[in-house]
Amino acid sequence: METLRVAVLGAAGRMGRTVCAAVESADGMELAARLDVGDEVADVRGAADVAVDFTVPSATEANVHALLDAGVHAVVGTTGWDGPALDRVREHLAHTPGLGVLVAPNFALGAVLAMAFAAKAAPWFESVEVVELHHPDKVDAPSGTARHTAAGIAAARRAAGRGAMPDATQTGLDGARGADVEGVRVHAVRLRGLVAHEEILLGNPGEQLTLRHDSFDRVSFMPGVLHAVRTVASHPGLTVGLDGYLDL
Ligand SMILES: NC(=O)C1=CN([C@@H]2O[C@H](COP(=O)(O)OP(=O)(O)OC[C@H]3O[C@@H](n4cnc5c(N)ncnc54)[C@H](OP(=O)(O)O)[C@@H]3O)[C@@H](O)[C@H]2O)C=CC1
Ligand SMILES: O=C(O)C1=N[C@H](C(=O)O)C[C@H](O)C1
Repeated sequence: METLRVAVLGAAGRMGRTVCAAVESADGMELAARLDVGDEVADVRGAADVAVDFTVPSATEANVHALLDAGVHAVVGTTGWDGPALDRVREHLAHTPGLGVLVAPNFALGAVLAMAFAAKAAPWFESVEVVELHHPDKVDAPSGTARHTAAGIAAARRAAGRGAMPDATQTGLDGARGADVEGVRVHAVRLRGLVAHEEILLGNPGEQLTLRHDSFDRVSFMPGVLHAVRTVASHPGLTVGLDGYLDL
């Protein structure tokens, strides 16, 4: 088996540093390049097979287009992706046959499973709300994971013919009911000491189901990132969510 050459974008960041260390100690991989602000993404052409992007929401889409132009598969953990941005990547991929891109809001296996369990459970409850809790250095809210979780819940409820959730709120302070993601309320907590956490609360008359996932350390994301690095070349085109590379 050939050694996979891996470039890391955002290499000096919290996730980037952890990914560099994971790649350096992974079997069958070598760290081919560390890129950060001001580095030229085009330089990875011929030097890397796969690039991992943990940068910032304002940079990640341009990075992916530059990686595709350089003929390199992309594994993206950076948040901030919306439908039109994903469509532009799909369109680009149509002109770069054989290349793969994974955009995954969360690489922790427990978080991926929690999202799948939430979608499975959501049609069976009257009310579902999502609470995400993160370190206060995070620049986006709500988290990409919470948005993806809520979108999955909303899709599952639509498919089951479930109507809107009960909510008698008429007055109060702006923001008190959180953000509305396709009819699902999402609340964001920022607290020193936290890393990345999510609770999905599901309520029926007389009962509550709580699904909770905690990433206490960024190493929790590494098995998923390494699995994606090993898998992306065999999945040409765009995949959204690590569950697309897992047999759940
Ligand atoms: N999918 C997942 O499992 C996870 C996703 N994330 C997401 O990953 C992203 C990064 O998180 P985190 O590591 O905590 O953030 P950090 O701010 O610690 O790291 C981001 C790094 O990217 C650098 N950077 C900024 N712009 C560019 C650019 N154009 N090209 C290359 N590098 C750039 C930053 O440099 P500088 O500081 O100089 O601006 C910084 O070194 C966030 O969107 C976060 O939500 C985080 C954890 C898990
Ligand atoms: O910024 C973070 O830390 C995290 N970002 C991702 C998100 O927004 O969902 C994944 C994880 O929650 C950690």
